[in-house]
Amino acid sequence: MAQTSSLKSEPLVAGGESAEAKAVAGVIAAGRASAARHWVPATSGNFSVRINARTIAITRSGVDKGNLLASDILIQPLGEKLLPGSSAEAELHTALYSERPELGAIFHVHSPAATVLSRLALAEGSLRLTGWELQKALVGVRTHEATVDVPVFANDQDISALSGRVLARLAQPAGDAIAAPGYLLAGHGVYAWGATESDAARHLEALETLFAFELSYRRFTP
Ligand SMILES: CSCCC(=O)C(=O)COP(=O)(O)O
Ligand SMILES: [Zn+2]
Repeated sequence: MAQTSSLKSEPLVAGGESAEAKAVAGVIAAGRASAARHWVPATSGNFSVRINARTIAITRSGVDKGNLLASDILIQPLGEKLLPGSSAEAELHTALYSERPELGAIFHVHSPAATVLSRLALAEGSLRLTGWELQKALVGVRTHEATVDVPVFANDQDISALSGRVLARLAQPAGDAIAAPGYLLAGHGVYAWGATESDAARHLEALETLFAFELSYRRFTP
């Protein structure tokens, strides 16, 4: 039986709520907000929030991410076998949390602009954003004149292999660009992350909007 959120025996954090309860609530809120934007059609998307250095709360596979219950959230130890019922893409979360201890939340959606633009940008292997004021919503970006690098990967049903490619690419410096807090999977969607749930949510909203801007802009430029 998979360990789902019990919301009982965790130590309390400031405010009287357990770290597990707070993470589970954060996952549920992220799913609901994304569904309201029509970014997670037909059970697509997956969401996770870090509980502590060794454990995350993450959506189970195949459920409506806009109507999550606490029992739809798995409490997954990092570096251990995936729990029964895990998201098909759970390893894209666990591997990144293990590699980057500063990450507090990872959100994945099948939003329209990300899903379409990722196919147009796949041949280049990355999408470069520049000239948009909104890019300052991304961590580390101070000016519209900066160039933000968003890696683009071919979609793959072999999630372990894909995860290996993602980690290898993210370990490489972005050169004269600033690495985006996220990446695109061609024809699939976007992964975005942050140090906190609100950072991840802001990054996701900014990236999807920037992708929509870019799609419109490309229609008018050769
Ligand atoms: C119905 S969408 C196909 C799977 C997917 O890409 C996704 O984001 C949802 O997978 P999960 O196993 O996390 O429900
Ligand atoms: Zn997906």
